[in-house]
Parts: sequence; C-alpha cells; structure tokens
Amino acid sequence: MSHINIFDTTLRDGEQSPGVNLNQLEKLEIAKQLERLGVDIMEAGFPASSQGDFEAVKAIAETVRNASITGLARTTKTDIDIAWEALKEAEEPRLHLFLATSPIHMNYKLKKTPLEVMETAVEMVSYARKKFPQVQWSAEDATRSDLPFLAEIVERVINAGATIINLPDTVGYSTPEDYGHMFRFIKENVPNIDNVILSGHCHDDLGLAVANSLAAIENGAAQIEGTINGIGERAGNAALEEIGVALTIRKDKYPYTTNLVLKEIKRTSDLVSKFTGMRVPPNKAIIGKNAFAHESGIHQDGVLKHASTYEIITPELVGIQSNDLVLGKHSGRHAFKDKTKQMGFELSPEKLAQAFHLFKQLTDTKKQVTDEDIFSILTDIQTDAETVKKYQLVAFQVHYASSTNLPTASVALTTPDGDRVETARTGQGSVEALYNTLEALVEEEIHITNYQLNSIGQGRDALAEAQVKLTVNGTPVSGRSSAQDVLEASAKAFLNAVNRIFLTQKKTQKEKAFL
Ligand SMILES: CC(=O)SCCNC(=O)CCNC(=O)[C@H](O)C(C)(C)COP(=O)(O)OP(=O)(O)OC[C@H]1O[C@@H](n2cnc3c(N)ncnc32)[C@H](O)[C@@H]1OP(=O)(O)O
Ligand SMILES: CC(C)C(=O)C(=O)O
Ligand SMILES: [Mg+2]
Repeated sequence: MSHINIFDTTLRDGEQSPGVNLNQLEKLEIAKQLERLGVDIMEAGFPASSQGDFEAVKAIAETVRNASITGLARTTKTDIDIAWEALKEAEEPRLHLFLATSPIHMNYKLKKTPLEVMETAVEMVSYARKKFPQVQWSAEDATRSDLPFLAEIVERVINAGATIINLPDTVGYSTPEDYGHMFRFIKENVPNIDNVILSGHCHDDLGLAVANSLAAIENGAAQIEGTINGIGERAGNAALEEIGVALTIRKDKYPYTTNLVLKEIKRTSDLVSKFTGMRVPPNKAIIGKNAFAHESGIHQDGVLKHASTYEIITPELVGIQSNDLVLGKHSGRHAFKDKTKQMGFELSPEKLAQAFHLFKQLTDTKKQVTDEDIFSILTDIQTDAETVKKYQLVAFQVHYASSTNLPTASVALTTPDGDRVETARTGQGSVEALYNTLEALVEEEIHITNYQLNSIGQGRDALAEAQVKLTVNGTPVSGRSSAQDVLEASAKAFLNAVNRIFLTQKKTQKEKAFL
C-alpha cells in the first residue's frame, strides 16, 4: 500500500481565517497536539510576515521532534533567510516557497511575465536549497494555470533543487475531475517528476476540497495538505480529519496508509476550535456534535438492532468517549494530575495547582464535572501568559432592577501597574453595562467587534464560555474565558483580550528592529 504524507497548515493557512488571532502559547499547544495526531509535516507559520509569527515558528521548530516543521516564504532572499533563522533548529527543517503561475495572478498581482516568474522561481529554489535540506515549491493558483507552462516551470524548479512540488487549488475553483487531470498531466509531461513528492492543497469555496484532495491522491499525490476542522482563508481548506477518516473507512477504494492517530482527532479539533473561536457546526462530518447522533425512530430502531445499519464510523475511532463523566467533589490531587495527563496536558506545578483549585471550586457548585469542563479549565490555564503585566478582575456586581430601569454594573480591577480602580456604568443589557464599565476602567481605546456566549455541555449549571473580539488601540485581539456565571465569563473574556495587547506591544517594539 502506498503511503500519504499528511501536511497540516492549521497554524498558517488556518490562521488566515478572518478574525483568527492565535498567540504563541496557543500555537505551541496546537503544535504539540498535531504531533500527537501524527501529522508528518506541520506548517507553523509565515516567519517573514511578522515578529510574532517568526517567534512562534521558532518555538515550534525547537519543541516538536516527531514531525517536519515548515514555514512559508515568498520568492525573495529576505523571506528565505528569515525562514531559515526560524526553522534551523527543527528536526527536519523544510521551506515552503510559493509563486503564482496563473495568468490572472502573474498579470494583475505579480505584474511579471511568465518568463520572469520562471526565472524567479528557479533562482529562489536554488538559493533556498543552499540552506534547507527540503524545499517545497508551490505553484500558487495552479488550477487556473496554463498546463504546458505549469509543466515547464515544475520541471525547472525540480532541476533547481525542489524536493516537493505542490499544486494548490488556491481559490477552490477545481472539480475532482479537473484536479485529478492536472496531476495526471504533470506526471505524464514532466520528465523528472519521479524525483519529487507531489502534493495537493485544496480550498473549499465550492465545497469540494476533500473530494479534490482524494482525486489528487488517486492521481499521484503522495502528500496532502489541509487544516483541522477545515479552517482557513475564505471558505477554508480541506479538513484533514475528513481525509484521514475517509482513507480509513473506504480502504476498499483508497488503499493508502497515513501516520494519523485517529483517536487524537477529537482533542485536536476541540483545541483548534477553542483557541481560534471558530465553533464546529453540529452537522460537521466526523467531529460535529450530531455526527454520531440518531434522532429519528427508524434510525434509532436500526442502530439498536445493529449499529452498522446507520453508523459507518464509531465515535471511539476518532476519540469521542461515550461516557465523559469523570472526577468529583472527593477527588484529590493525584487523580486530578493523572486526569490532566490522560487528557494530554503537561502543566507546570504552579499551573496544575491553579487548575486543581478551579476544579475544586467547580465541584462545589456544579452537580457533575465532565471532561469538557476540565478541558476548558485546563486550556484556559495552559495558555494564560503568567509573566505578562495585566488587568485583573477584583469584583463586580450587576443590578438589574426592573424592565424600566437600565442595568448598572460596578467593577473593581487591578491595573497592570498594580493600582486598584473601580467605577460603575449603565447599559441596555447586563453584558453591555459590564462592558461599558470595563471600557471606562481600562486606559486603552477599545472597540468590540464580536461577542459570543456558549454553554459547555448541558444542564442549567453548565459552564458558560464567552469569546470576544475587539480592537485595542486599533490592534485586533480576541479573548475567551469560562465560568459558571455568564457575566463573570464575559468580564474575564474581555480582560483576557485586552491583556493580550501587552504581548503584542512587546512584539511591536521588537518588530521595528526586525523588519
Ligand atoms: C495563497 C496564500 O495563502 S499566500 C499566503 C498569504 N498569507 C498572507 O499574506 C499572510 C501574511 N501576510 C502579511 O503579513 C503581509 O502580506 C506581508 C508581510 C507578507 C507583506 O506585506 P507588504 O509588504 O505590506 O505587501 P502586501 O501584502 O501589501 O503585498 C504583497 C506583495 O508581495 C508580492 N508577492 C505576492 N506573492 C509573492 C511571492 N510568492 N513572491 C514574491 N512576492 C510576492 C505581491 O506582488 C506584492 O508585491 P508589491 O508590493 O510589489 O505589489
Ligand atoms: C501558499 C499556497 C500553497 C496556498 O496556501 C494556496 O495556494 O492556497
Ligand atoms: Mg491555501
């Protein structure tokens, strides 16, 4: 059976989703989880695009040992040099160099002739190979490129030293038949094509990304690129969990192996969803809440008689536990520590103590503490930047007197300089009153762009998770927090977002020296 390399780009193309803004701690947590999931290559970011991306890629390259780490670069020596500085400590550093080959992109965006594009690609691949043992070259917008031109440029970049050739459907325009045909054409018309690995990279603008990826595999691609939960630019990228499970469940049709550990899918999906704030729709294949739920009588009857009547995938295959009831009021530190390990967290002793304290507080007020609740506590704590100066919530109160009076919130905070400040404001609703008060207390200029409230699990005592997107002095940031009380979760999510600006500000100063 042939092997398919799985190339994950959640941290690069996935982070290009509008409104998504991951900090370094969150990126590292996702990277460690992708390693557990068994991806072969991880695209950790675009190092030359910002100091923040450079640092995150570097940290991931220095941490992850069981996957090849790559970073994106334009065809410029500066981008390649910066990428090398970020990636050189990786176990297997790899450069991902791209340049568009379609007439539309060459004419209107790059303003280069096909010959200039060809020469630039060859020169930069050859430059990159002096540093990197592996160079992947991507023909951006390959699916709208002239095929004979594509074949010629691919042949030349292979001669220049490219070791992987990626043919992306950048704008999600292709159909499975077109995409398969392009791979066959390149296989048949590029004489040195067997010296490299061919890769597929699909976007979901027409809802065909996974189907196109499978067509690429059937026509010679030995590497497939995608993201967890299918997040990414516009309608997103091919969802890797769907490709991994399709290759497993339909082995009869696709006789290929991957290194994916399918039971890590659920946890990976949960982490990505939580950190990006992009919730998974209930009907999403493989990891949606309804993916294994049977609602109608005839289906339920069938499943009770024999699960395979309506179930082609078992929840256990992708790591969904049927019974997620776990620790309770009387559990101690050892059991809790053991649980955190089982859930894939490696917490410092201080963070573990903090998590245990929150868990115990929750068992006092919530009837059943589930894995979902513990996961939420642990992810919040794991990615809380402890060293940064921050605003902290001391106390708050919201008065909702009657439907004729506006709610009033009073809040007390400690500021990054350690001062205590407090004030009160009204609003049309309780959350607005609270946010008006917080805005009045923080020094920074705040503009809220999005606010979402969800419950974690079920029941009237379920944890609330608030996610907020705002601009702080014009810089977009997002924050989240969970608590049993919706207002507490909302206030903490607001401060979580504002506090991120201190990380960003540190970077901005460095960035001046960097660019
Ligand atoms: C298909 C994809 O997903 S490609 C990856 C897209 N990802 C991103 O763009 C996210 C990160 N990007 C950024 O932070 C910024 O765009 C930066 C830092 C990379 C560049 O910022 P700026 O220098 O301000 O340029 P800006 O983004 O406005 O324009 C892009 C420039 O790169 C050029 N360019 C685009 N692709 C390439 C390429 N592969 N190689 C060389 N140059 C390229 C464009 O033609 C344009 O050049 P011009 O200024 O001469 O017209
Ligand atoms: C950078 C390239 C590979 C890309 O993301 C695309 O073309 O979609
Ligand atoms: Mg892409």
